[in-house]
Amino acid sequence: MIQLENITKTYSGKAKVNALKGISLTIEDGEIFGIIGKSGAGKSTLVRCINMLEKPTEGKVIIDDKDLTLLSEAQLREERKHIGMIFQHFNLLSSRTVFDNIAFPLELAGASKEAIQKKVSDLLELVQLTDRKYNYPAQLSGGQKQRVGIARALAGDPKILLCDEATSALDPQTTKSILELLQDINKRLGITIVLITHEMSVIKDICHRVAVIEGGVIKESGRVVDVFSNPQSETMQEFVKSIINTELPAGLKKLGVSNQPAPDRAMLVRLRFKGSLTGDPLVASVVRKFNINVSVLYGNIDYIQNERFGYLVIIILGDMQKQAEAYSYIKTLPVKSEVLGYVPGNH
Ligand SMILES: Nc1ncnc2c1ncn2[C@@H]1O[C@H](COP(=O)(O)OP(=O)(O)OP(=O)(O)O)[C@@H](O)[C@H]1O
Repeated sequence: MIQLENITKTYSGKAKVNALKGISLTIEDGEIFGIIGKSGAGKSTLVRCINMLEKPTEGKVIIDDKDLTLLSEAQLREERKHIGMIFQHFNLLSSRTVFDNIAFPLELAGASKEAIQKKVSDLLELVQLTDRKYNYPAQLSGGQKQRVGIARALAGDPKILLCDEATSALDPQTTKSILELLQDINKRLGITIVLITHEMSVIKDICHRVAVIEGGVIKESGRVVDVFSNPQSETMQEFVKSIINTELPAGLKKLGVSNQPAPDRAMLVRLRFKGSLTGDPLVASVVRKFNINVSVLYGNIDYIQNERFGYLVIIILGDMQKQAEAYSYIKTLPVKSEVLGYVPGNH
């Protein structure tokens, strides 16, 4: 388990920068934990505090009950062997082959030639680069370079893998294959993965939990499916919007959405649901129960690691009182709902 307790980091130079302002987080063993934030939010500083490449100004970094902030340099070097890291720009040694890049940490640790041969061969197979072992980094694609980075990070059998914008330099297709590899490593080897990114799609594709950071502060954290279906902070709402369109169509806005009910207006409601309940049975039950018309304006259903979540915007037509009753009924159901306003065209 990784516990960050009240971490602050101040860079002192000509201008003092308070990069982290009291971060507390717990990351469980075997999780894929995502930290998302915009440029300058403090993501890299935070992830580098986990392996103490960056020393927190205050606070504790506790990994499996050991507070890393209390260790000597020599003890830290020992602890870092259990923490692998991969980088946006791969950080490979250009004068070494793929095989020798992956062997490098093992050589430093004094492993025997036979042990290195066996370990590197296994890792090459895991990242599917066996046929590239004699190539140099310059002869590889971005995705292949990152695979080498991953194999090298795994050479010391780490418990934790830190990923610093690991897919930001890759195209969408290659990003997908690297994320699948990370997911596979997490499942097969049980390694805890902490991943920082500025892309919500990366969080959605593989993370179990997520925290959003802005201005050195965690604004919100939770299970990815919960955060996607019901983001609380403005920052998270913005990130969710970047991949799920929950905006009202422009045409509807033009019609004039009022916040006052009126006999000639219909109620516009947005529903957010997750899990087994979806829009169709809900709409059907409202129609049946109140004998009114409900039309589905638009919706979006998606999956996060096999859990379903979605948005639906519906228009409840008919008598004003029945609209209000129908909405009161919807409020009793296990969905998040909000009245977006009242639109003309009630009939
Ligand atoms: N070595 C340093 N010295 C001084 N200030 C720094 C240093 N490293 C980072 N900072 C500052 O700390 C703040 C957080 O930076 P950090 O790199 O952690 O953010 P980030 O979210 O990773 O951003 P990006 O996505 O652009 O890399 C920024 O204001 C940055 O300028």
